Amino acid sequence: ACSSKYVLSQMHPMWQGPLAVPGGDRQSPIDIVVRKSIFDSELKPLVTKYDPQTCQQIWNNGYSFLVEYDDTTDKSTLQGGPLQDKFRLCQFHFHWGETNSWGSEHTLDKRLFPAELHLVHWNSDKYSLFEEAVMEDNGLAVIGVFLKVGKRHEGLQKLVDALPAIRHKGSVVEFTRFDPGCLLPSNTEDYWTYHGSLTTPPLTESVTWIIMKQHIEVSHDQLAVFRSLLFTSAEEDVQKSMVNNFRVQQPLRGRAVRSSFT
Ligand SMILES: COCCCN1C=C(N)c2cc(S(N)(=O)=O)sc2S1(=O)=O
Ligand SMILES: [Zn+2]
Repeated sequence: ACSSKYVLSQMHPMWQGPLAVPGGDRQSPIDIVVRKSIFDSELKPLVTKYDPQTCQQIWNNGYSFLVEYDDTTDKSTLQGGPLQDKFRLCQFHFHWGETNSWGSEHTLDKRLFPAELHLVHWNSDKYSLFEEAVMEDNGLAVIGVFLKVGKRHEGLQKLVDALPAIRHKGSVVEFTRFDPGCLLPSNTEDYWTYHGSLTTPPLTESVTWIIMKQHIEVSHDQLAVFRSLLFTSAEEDVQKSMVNNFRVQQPLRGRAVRSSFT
């Protein structure tokens, strides 16, 4: 698993963290100005091969909940798309708002979505451990999928049912046999891609972002369970709802956003 080894920085729940990293010129998230994205015919469809048996646990790290995968072998991988190498899935998590009006980190022409899914992978062709890859240029590849409120997402329900057990920061429960592929949209050919960073400390500029054009739908009730999570641990006397766990948007600094479709 990629992040459980980390003592994740004690981020103030205000979440915004450092507005801009000194000297950071490829920070995330950004607004994707669709008409300014550049079609690149070299961009291939994503190729994901996820083994549900590699799913290990789900935990509340104090600013989102992470579903972690065994990334000691190449059993759950991402290749194709803008990538030259094979990348191993280590975890996925979400960002969401306190209402359905906002919550996503990336936006499309300033359009906000109620939530955004991030599937985090690291380059296992070049590095042998996540912690090496996370420090390298484009050592990570994160797939972003927008969520819209609509019909219930049947595949998500198993995850939603596990959330009450990890209400507080620091809680972990076993979580197995979950196929993250069920959270991808049916169309994995159409996406935007750009070079950016982690959106939470340490904000490392090591991410090739792949933002899917097609969103997925979840029900209002499913999203409401996300909002029942807490930023705070059981011992703290003031409990804070885990909502609005997204970073403010960062300057593009002249970066190109490429699209795999016209
Ligand atoms: C030195 O590295 C420290 C740990 C790195 N990670 C922690 C995050 N908060 C994090 C955020 C990510 S996001 N929101 O940019 O996808 S991916 C990711 S992560 O790769 O799992
Ligand atoms: Zn994220």
